[in-house]
Amino acid sequence: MTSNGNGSVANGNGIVTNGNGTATNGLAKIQTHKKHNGICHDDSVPTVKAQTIHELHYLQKKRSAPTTPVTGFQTPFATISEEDRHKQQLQSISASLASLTRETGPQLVKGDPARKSETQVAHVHHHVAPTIAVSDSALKFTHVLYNLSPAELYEQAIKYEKGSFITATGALATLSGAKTGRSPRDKRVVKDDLTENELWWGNGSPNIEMDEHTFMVNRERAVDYLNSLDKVFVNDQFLNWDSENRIKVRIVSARAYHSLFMHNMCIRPTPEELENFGTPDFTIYNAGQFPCNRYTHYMTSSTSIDLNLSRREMVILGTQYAGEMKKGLFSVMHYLMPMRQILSLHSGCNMGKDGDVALFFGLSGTGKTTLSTDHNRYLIGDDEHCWGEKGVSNIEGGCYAKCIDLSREKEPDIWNAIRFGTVLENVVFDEHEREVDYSDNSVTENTRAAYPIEYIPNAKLPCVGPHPKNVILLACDAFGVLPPVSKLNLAQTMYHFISGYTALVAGTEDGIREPQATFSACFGAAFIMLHPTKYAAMLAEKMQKHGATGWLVNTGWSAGSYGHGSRIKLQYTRKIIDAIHSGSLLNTEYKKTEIFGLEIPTEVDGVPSEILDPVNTWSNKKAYKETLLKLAGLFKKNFETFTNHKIGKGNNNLTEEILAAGPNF
Ligand SMILES: Nc1ncnc2c1ncn2[C@@H]1O[C@H](COP(=O)(O)OP(=O)(O)O)[C@@H](O)[C@H]1O
Ligand SMILES: C=C(OP(=O)(O)O)C(=O)O
Ligand SMILES: [Ca+2]
Ligand SMILES: [Mn+2]
Repeated sequence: MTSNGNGSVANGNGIVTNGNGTATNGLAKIQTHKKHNGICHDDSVPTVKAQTIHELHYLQKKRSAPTTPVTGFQTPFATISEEDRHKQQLQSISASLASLTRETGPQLVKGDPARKSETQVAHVHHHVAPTIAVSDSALKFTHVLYNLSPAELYEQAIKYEKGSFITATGALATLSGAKTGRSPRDKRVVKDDLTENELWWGNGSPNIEMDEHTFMVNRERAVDYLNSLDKVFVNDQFLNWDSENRIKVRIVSARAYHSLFMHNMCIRPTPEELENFGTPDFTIYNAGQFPCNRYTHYMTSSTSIDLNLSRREMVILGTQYAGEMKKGLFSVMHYLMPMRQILSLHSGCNMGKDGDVALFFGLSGTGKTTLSTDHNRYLIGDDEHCWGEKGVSNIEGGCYAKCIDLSREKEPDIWNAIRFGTVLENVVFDEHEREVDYSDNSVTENTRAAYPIEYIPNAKLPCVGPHPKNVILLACDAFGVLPPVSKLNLAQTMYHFISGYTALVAGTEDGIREPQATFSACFGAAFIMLHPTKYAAMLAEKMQKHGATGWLVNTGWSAGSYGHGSRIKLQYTRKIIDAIHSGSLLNTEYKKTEIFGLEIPTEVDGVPSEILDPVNTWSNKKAYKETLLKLAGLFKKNFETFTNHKIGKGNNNLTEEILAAGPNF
């Protein structure tokens, strides 16, 4: 029990007593009788059971959820074992935050430093052994805000983080700082005995090496920064809805924004699961406000995102963009899952009423989130999945939708998900009404909303499904030469999966700009850890085994390249996707395109037939042919790096078939 300073104590119900049950304030309450005096109506209500404003505030909050910080007030049901459990929890967090170079670290306290009376008093030292060299950092307290609720995180953000506001629909608007997107060039992966021969290194690989020692330097920098703060946020959560392959993750961060983002994006533990959480399988140290030191070996900027698979840790310095955490963990899954013969996929995923599952692969901005969020189907997930022996499972517990030009009419489910609990990054809103202007890109083109998946009304919970029937490869072709939809054979599916093509336009400046072709192996080269052919072989094997059909869908330009033509209407793309799901697109007439050799349907319900073959939509046929050849050349050049890699095991001719499935000219 905690003394309130004047000899009285608060019991579990929040009533202050003097220890023998009678009120500390001895004055008897004046009883009045309710009677109508005919003049005005009596609107009196029973008086509040508090005698001071302090007590009133205390009454306001019911002591409950284990997900909120433990208060100093003992509940009548508190047991020794629960106390022990909390001690263990604190010890585990303490171990996470321990400096590896000093004997003692800061003393950890649970709870909000701003509410002194509510912080748990028991501190845990990092090491029990007494030391001579005690540093100043060992003398201070670091408060741990452990798995706070969205409401608590809102309060923390609004009180302490500049740029945090509640929007008109209740979302938490935040700013991610100088970085409004990921920094793939600043990603580093520790090359050690474990990873040297296992991972994909060198040309085309996203894994830029660093050594173990440099990792430790950056880790210490992050840990010291976090420990220097008055408080840190700790999230203990899960990845992967396939319960047999679930990964426990801990995220230590300095901002409520980061904590709420991960609360939404990872799988949220139940109170029981949290109580039995134990030691995490992987830990992120997000010290994003603090830069890395450029004098450190391997550092080429002030930003560093460092992955150490042996230590099962990730360190973030110099970027506050929250997507780094989500995609950093995705990289970890791209290593862990294939070791278990499970394929990790950068794809959206949904399921029809009859249980037909579709995967949506594609690079950023091609439509994974938009097209997997379909009012007529169950949403399994919008971005990261696993395909294992039993079927598919979402890795995450939330979605991360782009908001630029978001409209209620075109994307009602995403629009409605932007409400209390949702993190809205870098959007612009009216300063008074707090209505968001989704067309405003003053902060960035990459405005985002992160919300728990259950904010989408037809989310499939748990987020798992049977083996996919359709594998849809999305490309936003700003050259405007790829057909809106093509049916692919297995070799073509593999060719386009390994190529991972999209062409977008930066689009923030006026005037026509050349579309930029991007090839990103497996539609996610930034996140894969092994050679692309390893994932491709697994995909081929699974598609074959389960009889899935591959499709290439261009969600980009039609009737000319960017600047001449226009983006294919979302309404048409949705009709195309509907026809794939329903199976009607399998039973239609096809013709083969020149150069790319793609099978294109002559008719799709609800889509003007003339747009199905892009040549029809270009008025300048010569320009069309030139652009088509140009793109084909880019595909060919990109694929050169893969030509001497065998795909799959044993004696198969898949490799040759895949090579032949590219453009011919
Ligand atoms: N025909 C179309 N198909 C899909 N998306 C489209 C289309 N036309 C415009 N868009 C817009 O393109 C963006 C696709 O982004 P998103 O679904 O977030 O992609 P991803 O999840 O693959 O990064 C959305 O803003 C969507 O409104
Ligand atoms: C969060 C991301 O996913 P996407 O753009 O594919 O939605 C990202 O690539 O940074
Ligand atoms: Ca992406
Ligand atoms: Mn997305």
